Amino acid sequence: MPVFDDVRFYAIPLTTRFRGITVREGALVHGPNGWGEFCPFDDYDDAVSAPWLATAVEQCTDGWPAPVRDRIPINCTVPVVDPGRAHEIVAKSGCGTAKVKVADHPDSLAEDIARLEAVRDALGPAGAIRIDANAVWDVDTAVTHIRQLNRAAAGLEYVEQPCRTIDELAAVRRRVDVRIAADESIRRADDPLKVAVAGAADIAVIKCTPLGGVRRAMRVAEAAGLPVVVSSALETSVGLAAQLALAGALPELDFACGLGTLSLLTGDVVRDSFRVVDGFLPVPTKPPTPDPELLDRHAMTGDRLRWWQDRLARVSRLS
Ligand SMILES: O=C(O)CCC(=O)c1ccccc1C(=O)O
Ligand SMILES: [Mg+2]
Repeated sequence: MPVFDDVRFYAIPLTTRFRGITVREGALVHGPNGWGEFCPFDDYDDAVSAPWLATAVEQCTDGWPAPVRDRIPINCTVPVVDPGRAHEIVAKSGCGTAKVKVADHPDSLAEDIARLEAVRDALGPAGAIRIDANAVWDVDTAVTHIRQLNRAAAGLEYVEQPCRTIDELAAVRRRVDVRIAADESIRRADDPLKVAVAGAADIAVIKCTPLGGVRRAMRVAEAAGLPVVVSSALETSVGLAAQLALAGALPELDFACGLGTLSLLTGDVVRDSFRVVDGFLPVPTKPPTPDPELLDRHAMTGDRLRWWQDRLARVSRLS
């Protein structure tokens, strides 16, 4: 059971609703190697949250394996917003790759097309556009929507998790010319080390935060046997540091990573945030240190604080 010498809880509003949430909440925990972050989403039970705590423990006790590169190409993230806002996000980002959320509701196709046209306009012909459907389509819907969205975007780099199951991903992959990436299929698998995604996807989306740390995520990436995209779980800079350490330590990294998500938060807990510059983020070698004034500004209070204190205590007892 991990014992931390300091624990702080934060609540930071998002700039745009994302994944159904409007405020990001979590805990920052301190140990001999510095600070780590524990921020499972509200709907995750204690067992699912245990690897999130393992990620924080790795960071604040052992630290991470040594990097093999010092900067990571980053995709800007375009939430479900109107075309004008999508254009602005991409144009301001400085990124050559955009990841666009689609399929937010059953009648979203026309809006998704308009969003992708705006993103292509902002990015120019050389940029890469990937979309994420978060597992909502059935196979036939995925095939027809992907074909139309591929046209609207003037070419898609890949589609992330169009359907829920591995078999559905494989069926879609046989019927479209666009590459398929697996996200939830890996992250939510009973055993992420054993899930056979290789026939069902071309790319593995790997997040160390839900997988139990940088070392474990590297083993999952190796077991997947596919090119990897490291992607955020909407952490503050403290938790993003681990994801950047993962992207820095992977033996191969051929795609931009989805770690530009601090732009979705209205604040951060550190002064020197991981804000994307010219499409890249640096690989940290040690955890960042939260700023006392920012910790106070974003401090969680009231019932939510008690809920998170209980949750951290329960999940700690599991570990
Ligand atoms: O990859 C990105 O650019 C942003 C990260 C992202 O989309 C995400 C963030 C939190 C939880 C789930 C997801 C997801 O990829 O589905
Ligand atoms: Mg995803």
